Amino acid sequence: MTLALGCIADDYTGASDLANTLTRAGLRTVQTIGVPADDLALPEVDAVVVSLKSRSIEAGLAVSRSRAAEAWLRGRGAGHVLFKICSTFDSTDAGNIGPVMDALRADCGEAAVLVTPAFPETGRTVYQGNLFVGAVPLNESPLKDHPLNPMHDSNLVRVLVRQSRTQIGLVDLATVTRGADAVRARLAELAGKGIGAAIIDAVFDRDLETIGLVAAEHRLSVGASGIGLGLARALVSTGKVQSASPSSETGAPVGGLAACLAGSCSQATLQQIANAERIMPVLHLDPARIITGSGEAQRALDWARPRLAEGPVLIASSSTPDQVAALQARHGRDAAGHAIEQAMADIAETLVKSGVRRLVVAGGETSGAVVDRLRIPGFLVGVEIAAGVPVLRAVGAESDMLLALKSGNFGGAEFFSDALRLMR
Ligand SMILES: Nc1ncnc2c1ncn2[C@@H]1O[C@H](COP(=O)(O)OP(=O)(O)OP(=O)(O)O)[C@@H](O)[C@H]1O
Ligand SMILES: O=C(O)[C@@H](O)C(=O)CO
Repeated sequence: MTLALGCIADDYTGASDLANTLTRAGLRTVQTIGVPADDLALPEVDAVVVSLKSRSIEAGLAVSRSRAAEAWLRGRGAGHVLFKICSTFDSTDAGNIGPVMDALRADCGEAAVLVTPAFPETGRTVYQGNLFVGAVPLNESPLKDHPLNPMHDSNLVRVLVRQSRTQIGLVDLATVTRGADAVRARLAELAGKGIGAAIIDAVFDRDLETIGLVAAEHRLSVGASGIGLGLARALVSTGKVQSASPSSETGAPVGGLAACLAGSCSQATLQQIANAERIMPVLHLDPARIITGSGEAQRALDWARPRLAEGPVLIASSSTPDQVAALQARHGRDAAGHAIEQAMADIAETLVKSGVRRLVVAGGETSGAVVDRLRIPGFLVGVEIAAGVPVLRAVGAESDMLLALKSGNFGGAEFFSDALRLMR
């Protein structure tokens, strides 16, 4: 297998978002969980997205795991590696976008790396280096209240300067609009000044196509699914990849019981949970009881198991920003997050042992904890439920399963029923 594109995603939902985008753009794509073991049978593909759970871990660990993934991808012929980050640039001043970018850049000897989280299909646009989420700057969006990495600065040049050892430049929209040669010239100018990375503006998909053409000539880029779209279209338009029509199926139906788990506290997920209450039983976990170890996961299982035969259920830890802040003040941000993720993983594991074969999970960290516990090594990409969220079919796992891993902010108000309708 010679890869046209290698990707390293810093969380599992982000990885399936990117795998979905690449698939829709004509690349045969598989998503792996971590660096694949040698005996994992992978189909012949154009792109592999290695999913890491490296967004919120210590920076040194994120660097070493990303470098291991890069080595594996380059070893399979990937000339270009995309480091997939969140379209809302989720990170803290301690990392991990800057440190991972610096390490991968050093490994491949890239002079200046293009960086953009723009993903217009989901309302993420970048102008003059400022990230907008819908109509508002990042720091006024719900991301200001994110439980793990609240985002308080929409100027990504400033944000990345605080994380990276290299200087950060800007390639503005006026340059992008002038086309690929103008971007090449600006990038060369920045590289000539010793500037090692540049935030590049993008508002429309056509901007990402221009960016993709230039990025594909380099060894490394950093961004969300938008730049993935640009790279994929560039690989197809330059004939490096033969466009494959995206498969609209994930194979034979798996049947079995269905359940949903929500650990995301995003505004979108809170709305989706509220809407799900109308169509399925919903259990709201008590997050404080999870942290103090008072049998909350067992309570959830006792509640869920008798109901599953009747139809899907939803178990949610999600709370409002005020409640999240109060819990974190009492127990610490990382301890609270970790305990809740592990409780979700415990619940998922027992649900699968009880016959659940169709599982919807909301939240990147939550999905990471669940998929790790289920020991699923990889996924094939099926139909799209919502922008950035495909149906996934587990490969190499103990049970034949369908999953949907929803990024916290993605999906329409009826996401849970939309997902279950497509997961047969
Ligand atoms: N009620 C709660 N109070 C505090 N923290 C919570 C609560 N419920 C969940 N969490 C934690 O908040 C974090 C949510 O992160 P997660 O990545 O799962 O969702 P997200 O950030 O909205 O999604 P994404 O990363 O895909 O955008 C997890 O660590 C989770 O355990
Ligand atoms: O880019 C995004 O917003 C998502 O794919 C994601 O990474 C959320 O965790």
